[in-house]
Amino acid sequence: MLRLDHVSFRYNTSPVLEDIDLKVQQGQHVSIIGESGCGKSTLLKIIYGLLHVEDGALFWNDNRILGPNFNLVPGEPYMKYLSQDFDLMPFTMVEENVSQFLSVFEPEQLKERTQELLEMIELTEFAKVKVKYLSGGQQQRVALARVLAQRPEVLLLDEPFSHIDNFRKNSLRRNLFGYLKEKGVTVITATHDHNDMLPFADTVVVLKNGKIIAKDTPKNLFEHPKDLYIAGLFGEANQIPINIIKSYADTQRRIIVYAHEFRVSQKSGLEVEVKRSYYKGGYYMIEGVYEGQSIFFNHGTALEADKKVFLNVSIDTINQRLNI
Ligand SMILES: Nc1ncnc2c1ncn2[C@@H]1O[C@H](COP(=O)(O)OP(=O)(O)OP(=O)(O)O)[C@@H](O)[C@H]1O
Repeated sequence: MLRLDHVSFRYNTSPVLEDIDLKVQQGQHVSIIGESGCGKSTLLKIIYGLLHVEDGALFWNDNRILGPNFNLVPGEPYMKYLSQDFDLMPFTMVEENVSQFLSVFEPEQLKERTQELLEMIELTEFAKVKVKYLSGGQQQRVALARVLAQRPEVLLLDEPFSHIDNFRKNSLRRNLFGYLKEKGVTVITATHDHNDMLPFADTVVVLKNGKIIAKDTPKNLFEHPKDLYIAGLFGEANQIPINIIKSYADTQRRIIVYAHEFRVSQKSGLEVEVKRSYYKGGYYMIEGVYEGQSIFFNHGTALEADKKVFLNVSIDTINQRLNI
């Protein structure tokens, strides 16, 4: 198990991470999410042992992770960290970059394993190409295979698909996270993209201004976001009092409603004035206004600007949000 006990960190005067407590069981996949600058990369660097921590302590099983002030070569041997710089050998072929860390004493196994990793990153046909001729996204895939070749027990991934096009991203996510689960690797991924974690993570940790503000399964977090910051990590969301959606409700309690949860109604509900329609592929996201507040909702067709429409939310959604 990986354990962080009350870890705080600052680069200079202002704290970047504050009182981080985290336990990750072996084989678990944890996603760290949060807005840009909230401390995700810093947290991964601390776990890997690249940054010295003065407050708090980190452990892998019973061993303390000591950091750069104690280790001549930074980084723990059982962990691998895939940073946003790929650290490849540009003048050598893709297959050599991947096989560099495999045992040369077992040539058959070396070939087979290199092949397996190249298939996973879908770069088999580029095996003999020098890395410097690859695109940024292809290089990121090679970097992934290179860290996997080292058979880490713990893998730290910082925005692992940031350079990869959408066409590849989905199959790569499935291949990679399926492979890591099968091998029992403990994974911590820092990401902005909910598609990296909703289908794959066991636990999601939400960071805001260097503090953990939520920790839950992806499904619970999505269905019961406790504030707009959390809901906003999953998509366009609104926060509105229940009694303006359901006129008979006698509570001003505010709930989060995602744009896809509104239904346009002709007769009753929250009356909004349409401002703009944005085509999203298969549907439109509409920006409307209610008493000066922007409300975002999805609709099958574009709506005329200045038109008044009513929005409804199902009672099931309201109950789900109340049940936080
Ligand atoms: N080497 C450094 N020296 C000083 N401040 C730093 C350094 N690296 C990061 N910071 C600051 O620490 C804070 C957290 O940065 P970090 O890179 O961990 O955020 P992040 O959540 O990973 O952001 P992003 O999603 O944009 O990559 C930011 O305010 C950043 O400016």
